[in-house]
Amino acid sequence: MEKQPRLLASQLLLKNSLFEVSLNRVLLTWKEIATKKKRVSGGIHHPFKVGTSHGVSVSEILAVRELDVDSETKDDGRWQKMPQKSTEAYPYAFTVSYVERAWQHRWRCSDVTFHCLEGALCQQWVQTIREQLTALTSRPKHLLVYINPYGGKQQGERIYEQKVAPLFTLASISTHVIVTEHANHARDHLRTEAELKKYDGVVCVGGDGMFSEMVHGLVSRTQRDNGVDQNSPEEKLVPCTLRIGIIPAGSTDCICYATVGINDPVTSALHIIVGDAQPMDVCSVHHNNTFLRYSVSLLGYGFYGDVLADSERKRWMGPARYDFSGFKTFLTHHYYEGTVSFLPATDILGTPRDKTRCRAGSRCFICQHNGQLYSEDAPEICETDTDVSDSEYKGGWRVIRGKFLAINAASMSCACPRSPKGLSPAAHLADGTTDLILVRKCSRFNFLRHLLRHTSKYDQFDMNFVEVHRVRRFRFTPRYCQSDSELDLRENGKRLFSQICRDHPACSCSPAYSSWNCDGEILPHAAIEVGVHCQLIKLFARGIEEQPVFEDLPNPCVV
Ligand SMILES: CCCCCCCCCCCCC/C=C/[C@@H](O)[C@H](CO)NC(=O)CCCCCCCCCCCCCCC
Ligand SMILES: Nc1ncnc2c1ncn2[C@@H]1O[C@H](COP(=O)(O)OP(=O)(O)OP(=O)(O)O)[C@@H](O)[C@H]1O
Ligand SMILES: [Ca+2]
Repeated sequence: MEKQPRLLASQLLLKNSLFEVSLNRVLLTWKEIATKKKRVSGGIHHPFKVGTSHGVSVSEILAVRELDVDSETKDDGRWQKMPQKSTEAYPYAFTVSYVERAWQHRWRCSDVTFHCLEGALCQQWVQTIREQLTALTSRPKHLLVYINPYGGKQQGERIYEQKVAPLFTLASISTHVIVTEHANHARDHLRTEAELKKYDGVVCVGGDGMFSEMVHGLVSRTQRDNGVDQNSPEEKLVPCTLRIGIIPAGSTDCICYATVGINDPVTSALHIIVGDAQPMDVCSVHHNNTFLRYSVSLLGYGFYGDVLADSERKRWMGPARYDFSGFKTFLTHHYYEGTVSFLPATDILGTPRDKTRCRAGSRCFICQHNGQLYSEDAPEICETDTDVSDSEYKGGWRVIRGKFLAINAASMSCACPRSPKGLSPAAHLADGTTDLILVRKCSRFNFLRHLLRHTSKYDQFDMNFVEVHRVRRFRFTPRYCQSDSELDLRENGKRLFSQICRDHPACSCSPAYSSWNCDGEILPHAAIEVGVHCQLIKLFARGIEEQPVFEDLPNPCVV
């Protein structure tokens, strides 16, 4: 690495030991200097350096402040005796707060306090570090924050007040906080009212559903401002400039898991403060040339659609509702007939079954390579021939007919506490593709084996009833057409199982349609068309850091 010129270097006191402290544009380092003398050749005594050198990257310094040492040594106007004689001789001090890496991708705020001999030197250190921080232009200064008080275990407001707000204050970030009053409050406020020019980013405190509101609000607003018609599936969407931060307080928090590595509010707050940026793909979902929704994590028909539909009626159970409904849906073992057509991603690096993982975001080689390939063009549209056999290619599209227990499109790994490696462990955040997973009708026992593999090191795709394709676009058409009246009823949240089963000649127990689980929201339409928009949004995140970064280099790192 190119050697950086030193901005400051001084001998300062830290916990009653003398340290050589040095600052350049990239690093703040400190190394202990021994006080005892060492005899060297020629009989001259020199102080010698002991201990390891510590370093913290300037980009991970959160704040610096002068310490009022007097107030530490005075009590009711009377001088107290300093605990250590050496600190007495260094009466001025400043504290640097910085990011420290903890276990399992967690970040924590750590403090180090240096004592100086003179006030002027102390001020020079504080001022120089402040100038360095001001020069970091990617850091947000003003944020718009939405809190869902009812997400997850209903702890959103407490989490924000106790864990996040103090960190934003420390980092001199000003905030405008809105506690949502109803579902879609944040989405509609972002889409129509919010004065976005005033902010460097938007933050949601909640789960994947709240994040989805942010995405819908921001993407729709950006398209409207740029005259783009969201109803046209062929339209190239305009990327959003504002970054989105997520303080996890939901039930699944899979976006946090995939973009930061853990669902921990302090970690996410620190990623926001240091101004990380992680690009992310967004899928648009259409039905008959009408825009339905955007998706960033899972689009699931069959199993995950049914789990969600059932779990929505059990919100009162909190996060446990998914396990309850998952068990129930597993026992019902419904399958659905239809045709899946998809446009495979060609010329890309990586496959859904390789061992590479999307790591440290914008530096992920696969996201960089494939992102460049796909961010230039709108997703191609090709017409498919509907009269095809079970599986064939038509105009670059592949068409597969069958009976499916689940059709899942994972635009990212979808790792979460239930499945630490996720639905598609090798999926990438920003490569312009989604992994289409088709689970055909099989026995309950085999489906259970497939599900269990999401929780172990074994490959969930290595089963003859499962296939996975990395795709740019896909469509699903159920075998039996949904009537408009049936759709209306579904849209209004009513269930129509008896009628669906009567209309379904193939089987007496499996209904004709499932619903799509679109990032945790139910879509009533079974027939949909999906296209991936490469790197449409940016998050305050950096992707999952490789674990060795923490294991080899505890922070402050030994340099
Ligand atoms: C036997 C254990 C097998 C465990 C298998 C676990 C696989 C879990 C994979 C989870 C993938 C989550 C994808 C994320 C989707 C989010 O956009 C969305 C919004 O937050 N969350 C959900 O829809 C929430 C979806 C939550 C789905 C939970 C499914 C739980 C299945 C339990 C099956 C039990 C069978 C037991 C048989 C004895
Ligand atoms: N004030 C509110 N009252 C009721 N619902 C709200 C409110 N604010 C937001 N919502 C809705 O609550 C739903 C769930 O929120 P959220 O995503 O925060 O938690 P979750 O569903 O528990 O977590 P996850 O999405 O991770 O499973 C979202 O769809 C959101 O639109
Ligand atoms: Ca992707």
